[in-house]
Amino acid sequence: MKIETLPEEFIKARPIIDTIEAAGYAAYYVGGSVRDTLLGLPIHDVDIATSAYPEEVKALFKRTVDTGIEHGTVMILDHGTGYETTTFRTESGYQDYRRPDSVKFVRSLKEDLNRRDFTINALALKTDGTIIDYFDGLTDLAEHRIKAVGDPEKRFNEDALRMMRAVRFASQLNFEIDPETIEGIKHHGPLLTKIAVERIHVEFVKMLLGQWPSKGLDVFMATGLYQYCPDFKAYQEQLNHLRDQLKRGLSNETAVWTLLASVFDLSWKQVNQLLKDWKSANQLIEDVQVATQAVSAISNHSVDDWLLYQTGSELLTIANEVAQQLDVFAYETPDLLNRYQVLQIHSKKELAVSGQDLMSAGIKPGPQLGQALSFLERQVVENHLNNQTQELLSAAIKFLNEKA
Ligand SMILES: Nc1ccn([C@@H]2O[C@H](COP(=O)(O)OP(=O)(O)OP(=O)(O)O)[C@@H](O)[C@H]2O)c(=O)n1
Repeated sequence: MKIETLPEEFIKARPIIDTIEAAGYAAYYVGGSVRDTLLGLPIHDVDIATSAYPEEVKALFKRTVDTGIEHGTVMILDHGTGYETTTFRTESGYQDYRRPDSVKFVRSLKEDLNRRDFTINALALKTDGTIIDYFDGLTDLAEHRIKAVGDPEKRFNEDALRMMRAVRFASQLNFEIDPETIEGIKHHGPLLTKIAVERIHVEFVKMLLGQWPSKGLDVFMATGLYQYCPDFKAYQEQLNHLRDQLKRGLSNETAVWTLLASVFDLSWKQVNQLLKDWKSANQLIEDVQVATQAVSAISNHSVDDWLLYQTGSELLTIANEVAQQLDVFAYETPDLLNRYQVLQIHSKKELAVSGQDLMSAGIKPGPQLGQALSFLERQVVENHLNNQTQELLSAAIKFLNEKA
């Protein structure tokens, strides 16, 4: 089979392959970009596989980075883009079930494709558009099937994360998993406990971001894989609920964690702990906490102006998306956003008085000043005061007098 018109990303990377071939080695596009091109999907990274050994690759290019040289990977930098170029290899002795203890560089493309996870990921593409397909990956692509290359038991024994990859591809592509591959997952589920949780979660998030999340969740639950993910095993009922409930994939990572925090009914402390364990960025943790609170308010029909203000338009949109997915009562997003938009202010900076103004009016610097500003902020958001300088100054003085 031949692809007539290659996507731009491959054409841009062509000089790399041409240079390697001119030196007498073989080189091909491989991996997800080939699969996604055949499916008509946009491609992310162009990966190259070559018969040249890493030192031979490095000798051919001016700018390279040793991103994983012990496993044969060298990144070639070309006009601002990095291309991961990996020597054909076989892998043996996966003692820890996730990284090969020793790789053996080989000169044969077939041997290299033979060590890959699924047939749809074991295709190679030549620069003239020809597809090389030793393991019937094209048939499996056409028949929407995720099937291990060769013996599934061996594939999952080599790398237990592949079981999570199967589940996430099912969700991203709406493919069925081949029955023998499913059996392999059932047998090897316990090996998942050897994998770092954050790597499992990367796949889990990708699954919920996929367009058909229920499809992936169905396998995740039916094969019992969830039992071997420490953070998910206590939530069988909730995960089954999600499987039945989710209509489409979530739109971003914040939405995914907000959904999980809501469905698992986690406290703020638990969300914080969980996301920290998963080495998430602080901004994500904060956003999930705020959005989760908004989901809970939406489901209790108690969204007030202060909550709208604190949540902000971006997280309101996410909270609304999660609430709709869970079928709890949700306003249409425009309704929540309209209500947010007509608030008098959207941040403290928009208050018609500043700390400086309050000091000019005779209020002494110190905690009182901060209290007065917070009081004004809330009063204006809740529409008890107009956002006008004179009105706010008088209200601040009255507030502090009453407190004294
Ligand atoms: N555990 C793994 C991970 C990757 N691969 C192989 O390495 C390729 C590239 O892996 P990666 O970039 O992680 O995933 P993609 O398949 O490219 O998918 P995506 O980019 O959507 O994550 C895969 O296609 C597959 O051939 C594998 O055999 N086993």
